[in-house]
Amino acid sequence: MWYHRLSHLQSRLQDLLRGRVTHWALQQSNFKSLFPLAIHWHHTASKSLNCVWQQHEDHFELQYANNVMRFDYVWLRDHCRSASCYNSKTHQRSLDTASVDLCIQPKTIHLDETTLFFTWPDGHVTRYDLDWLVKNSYEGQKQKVIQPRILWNAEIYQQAQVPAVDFQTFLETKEGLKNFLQNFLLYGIAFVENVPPTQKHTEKVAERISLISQRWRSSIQSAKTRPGADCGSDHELLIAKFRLKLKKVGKTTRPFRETIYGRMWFFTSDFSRGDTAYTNLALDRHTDTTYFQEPCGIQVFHCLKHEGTGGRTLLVDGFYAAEQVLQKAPEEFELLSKVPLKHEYIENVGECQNHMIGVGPVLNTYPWNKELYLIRYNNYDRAVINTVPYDVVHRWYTAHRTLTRELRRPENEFWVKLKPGKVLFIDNWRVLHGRESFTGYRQLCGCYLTRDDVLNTARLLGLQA
Ligand SMILES: C[N+](C)(C)CCCC[C@H](N)C(=O)O
Ligand SMILES: O=C(O)CCC(=O)C(=O)O
Ligand SMILES: [Fe+2]
Repeated sequence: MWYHRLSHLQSRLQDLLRGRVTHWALQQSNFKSLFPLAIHWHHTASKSLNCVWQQHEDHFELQYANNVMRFDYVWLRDHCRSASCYNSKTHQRSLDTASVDLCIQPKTIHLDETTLFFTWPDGHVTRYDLDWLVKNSYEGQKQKVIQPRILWNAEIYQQAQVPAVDFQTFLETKEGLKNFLQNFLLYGIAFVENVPPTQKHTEKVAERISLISQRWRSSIQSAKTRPGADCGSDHELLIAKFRLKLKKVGKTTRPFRETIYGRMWFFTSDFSRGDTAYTNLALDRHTDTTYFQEPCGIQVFHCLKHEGTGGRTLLVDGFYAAEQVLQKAPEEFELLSKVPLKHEYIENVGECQNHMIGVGPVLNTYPWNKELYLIRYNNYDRAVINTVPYDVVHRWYTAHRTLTRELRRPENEFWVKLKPGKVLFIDNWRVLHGRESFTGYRQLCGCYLTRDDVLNTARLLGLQA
């Protein structure tokens, strides 16, 4: 036994002398004192760089720029950006990850200035810039939020005095669009004002969010102002050409999310569809399309007409409420983010026959940093709960009550009367909406937008999303 242990230590020591520090070695608390010189960190030649690294048996450890990072060797091989592994024109991986030996270890590692070089057993060399590793490491990502936000209650939102953007500015200037999107990303709601109260103009506003139509618009603009340009038929031809081009790349309907309600929708209290939205009843706070596997990312509302009383819109920041739950009862937050449930839309009115089902928890968080990214909350559309055993059900109801209490606090309610000319964008993954009951004739139009396309536009304008 003794002998065995000793020889084991000896072979480890040989490993160490060959420059390989093992994971096992670090776990032995007395190891350092046994062999004080055995574990060696590689320091950089330039001390000012402040970078040390160590090659463990099953991972690479790097300390740089106040970060301690650990990298799996398969990961390091998989993310190689050499010309044969990665196509930098298409930003796509060429390497077949399945061909990488799962036990791969680098033959040698060395640092030159700020670049690390890994030489693999087959001679292939992978180079990483230290800053790239910081940016792309798990440890680096964990500390970062994907989406910076300002959580609000009615007072916070009103004090912030977030300006609405003017229709013309929004349509014609990049700054107008950028400011609007920045506010939308931070608060989850944003307004455009002075919009002519028609469905066509509302559609125009929605289209602006897509960068494709923005490029299209500016191309037409520059063609128009080109010296000697004939603004008549030539111009028409140009527009037709652009439309065709857009159609070819499948960009014509972006960024609309066409649903069972259509691409653009228009509704009043005529019960033309089998849903309470099409009545004049009050609607408690909720998010829409919870019965889709992926609820619509953004909702646009424009009240075109209202001759009557009531009908104010209620807005509540679901993330602010969820944050309160996290502070007061973290285990309830956890439960709401773990228990999957169904939401359902069953319609059988005239020609409209639909049965939609969506499954997912009320709170959706990124597993690596616990950041909340989607709240699915609609008590009207919540389906029979048959996905959880009775004792969990009871705890879930308790947690749901806690969240509902937060969502219903009067100080969290922001009420607005939507007037013709004022278009409201709502982040349907974050902000809940509702409405007061009303009398008289009330017309609303709007649409759902695809979140990916809106975030795409925001990122291309330099915003973090
Ligand atoms: C917006 N628009 C009137 C088209 C549809 C309303 C959908 C209502 C549904 N109960 C939900 O919450 O998803
Ligand atoms: O009528 C309203 O103001 C909103 C109704 C509603 O919740 C919806 O259409 O999604
Ligand atoms: Fe709704």
